[in-house]
Amino acid sequence: MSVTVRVPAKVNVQLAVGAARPDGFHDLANVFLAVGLYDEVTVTPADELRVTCAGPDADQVPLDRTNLAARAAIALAGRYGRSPDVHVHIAKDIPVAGGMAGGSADGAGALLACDALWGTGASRAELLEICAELGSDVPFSLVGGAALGTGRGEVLTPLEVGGTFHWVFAMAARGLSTPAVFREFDRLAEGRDVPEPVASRPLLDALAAGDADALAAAVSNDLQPAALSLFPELTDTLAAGRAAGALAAVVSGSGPTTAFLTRDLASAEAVAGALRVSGTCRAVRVAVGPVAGATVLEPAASG
Ligand SMILES: C[C@@](CO)(OP(=O)(O)O)[C@H](O)COP(=O)(O)OP(=O)(O)OC[C@H]1O[C@@H](n2ccc(N)nc2=O)[C@H](O)[C@@H]1O
Ligand SMILES: Nc1ncnc2c1ncn2[C@@H]1O[C@H](COP(=O)(O)OP(=O)(O)O)[C@@H](O)[C@H]1O
Repeated sequence: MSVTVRVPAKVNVQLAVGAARPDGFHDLANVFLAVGLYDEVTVTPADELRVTCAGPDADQVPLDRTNLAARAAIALAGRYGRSPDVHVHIAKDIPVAGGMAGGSADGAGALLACDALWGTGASRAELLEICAELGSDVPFSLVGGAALGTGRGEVLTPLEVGGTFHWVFAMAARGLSTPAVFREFDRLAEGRDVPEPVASRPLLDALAAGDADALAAAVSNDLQPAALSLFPELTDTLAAGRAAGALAAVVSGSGPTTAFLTRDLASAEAVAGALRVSGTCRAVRVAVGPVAGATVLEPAASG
């Protein structure tokens, strides 16, 4: 018997970053939107814990116990005093080290899949607690939709969204390390006061209204200068998307994936086409948001 869970990527429509805390993390006002690029995580009982991964970026995914999916299985098993012996297979479509929470998606997916496979009966609150231990972005991968993340991003308040937003994502030629981008943020902030991060009222109103123009005017990412400082070529990708008619162009989270908000599907396809021939990125995808969080898929009918 196997259980498969589908988990979406995310884009940060606002990422306000405070000063470094004593524990090295940063307080955030992190407005997450789940978007329709998915990893699928399948767990099957096995003699020992083992991880496999397939997909275009599979060679960059660690297959040992540092993989967030393996860590999720170990954490849940530990809580329920059982062995974590499962084969975790990740069908990976979310770019690796791209600022779209792919590893977090796999952590949340494996947690939900193991929970269903083992019938632990863990409450939603318990699962969210384990997610927060795994990483700041992992709770959002479980819940999906749209949410404001405070604290280091793990304290979630669900947000109402009044429509569907059309996005284009440009994948970069290489990844960026999240800790390195936060370190660069700290370096760039040296000698100046970093304000407390707060969610933008106009941005929350734009989400609630489903108003793409208003959302485009309010989108912001405090990590963008740091990501561009480490990866200056992204400036060309952002410019190419803007020139092709995107309403907004922004680095997704810590990057280096760049995200382009468009008014509708036709305009998303046009921006995607222009980016594909721009020579400024490795791959281009179109996706909508918000979409549901981690979801157990019904087993396919077998013959
Ligand atoms: C920046 C964001 C925006 O959503 O995502 P990505 O762009 O990486 O996907 C997140 O804050 C990433 O969350 P996640 O990838 O889960 O990070 P974690 O594993 O918790 O932390 C990795 C490292 O990032 C830094 N970190 C992370 C979160 C935070 N609020 N402050 C930090 O300073 C710390 O250096 C930490 O050691
Ligand atoms: N299941 C996983 N998928 C991808 N990366 C993982 C996974 N587990 C651990 N990692 C590690 O986490 C790093 C960040 O990956 P990822 O979550 O894809 O990016 P980001 O934090 O930018 O959204 C990777 O470089 C890899 O070393």
